[in-house]
Amino acid sequence: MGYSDQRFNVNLSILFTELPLLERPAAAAKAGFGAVELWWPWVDAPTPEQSELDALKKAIEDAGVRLVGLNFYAGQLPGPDRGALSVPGEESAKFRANLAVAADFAQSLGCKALNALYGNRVDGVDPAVQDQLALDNLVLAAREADRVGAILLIEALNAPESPKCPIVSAPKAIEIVDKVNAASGLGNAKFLMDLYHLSMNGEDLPSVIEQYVDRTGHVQIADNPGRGAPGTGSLPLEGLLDQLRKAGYEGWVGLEYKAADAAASFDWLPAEARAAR
Ligand SMILES: O=C(O)C(=O)CO
Repeated sequence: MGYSDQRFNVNLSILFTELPLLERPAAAAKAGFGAVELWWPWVDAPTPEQSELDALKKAIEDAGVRLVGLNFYAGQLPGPDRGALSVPGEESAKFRANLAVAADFAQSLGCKALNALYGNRVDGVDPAVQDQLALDNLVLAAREADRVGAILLIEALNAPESPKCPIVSAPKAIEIVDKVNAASGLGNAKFLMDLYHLSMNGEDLPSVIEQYVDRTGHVQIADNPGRGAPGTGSLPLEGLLDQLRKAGYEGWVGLEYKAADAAASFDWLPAEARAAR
C-alpha cells in the first residue's frame, strides 16, 4: 500500500503554470508522469478556435501523456467564478456552448471524465431558479459525457474559499449526483472527492470515504493548510489514499496542489509511482 499503489496524474491548470500551457504536458512527462488533467484552459472562450484545440491536443500527444480529466467551461478559475452552469444568462449560455466542444476534445484524447463546476450564487436571483437551471444544464452535460463514453463529475468546493458556492460539502455534492442521475436516467454522474476542499470544510474524511467511495469517479488531493504538496500541511494523505484503495477505489488521483516550482515538488512521490497512464 502507500503512494506506490495509486494512479496519480498532474493537474496542469494549477501545477506547471509557470510554463505556457502548451509546454506543460511535456514538463509533466519529464517529471515522470504518464497522465494529466486540466481545467477548461480558455477561461474567456468556451468555444476556442479549432487551431487552439488542435495545438493543445498535439502538445498532449507529443508529450506522450494521457488526458484523464477535463473541466467543462467554468468561468474564471480559481476565482472569482466557481463554475458557470448555475449562473443564468451569458454564463449558462457559455456552458451550453462548451458542452459539445469539451466532450469532443475529451473524446479525441481518450479522456473519460468531465467535471462540471456548479457556480456561485448570484445576488438578487432566487436560489431555486439557479438550482433548476443547474439541474437542466447538468442533465445536458451528462448526455454529452455519455455520448463520448465519459462520466460526469460533480465536485464539492470549500466554503471558506468559495463562500458564494452552494456545493461545499460531500453530502451536498452527492445530493446533486443523485438528482442528475435520476433526471438523466444515465447513471454516469459521479462524485469528485477532493480531499483538500473537504478538509477545508472540516469534514470527517475517513467517514466521507467510507460513505461515498462507491459513487466516487475521481479523487483530487492537496495538503491542508496551504493547498501545497503532500507533506507541506497536516493531512494524513497517504493513509486516506490507502483507505480509498482498500474500500475499492481504483480511479485516478489528481495532484491539484500549488507549488512555485512544480518540477521540484514531487519528492514525496517515488518515481515508479508517477508513470501510470
Ligand atoms: O477551482 C478549484 O479549486 C477546483 O478544485 C476546480 O476543479
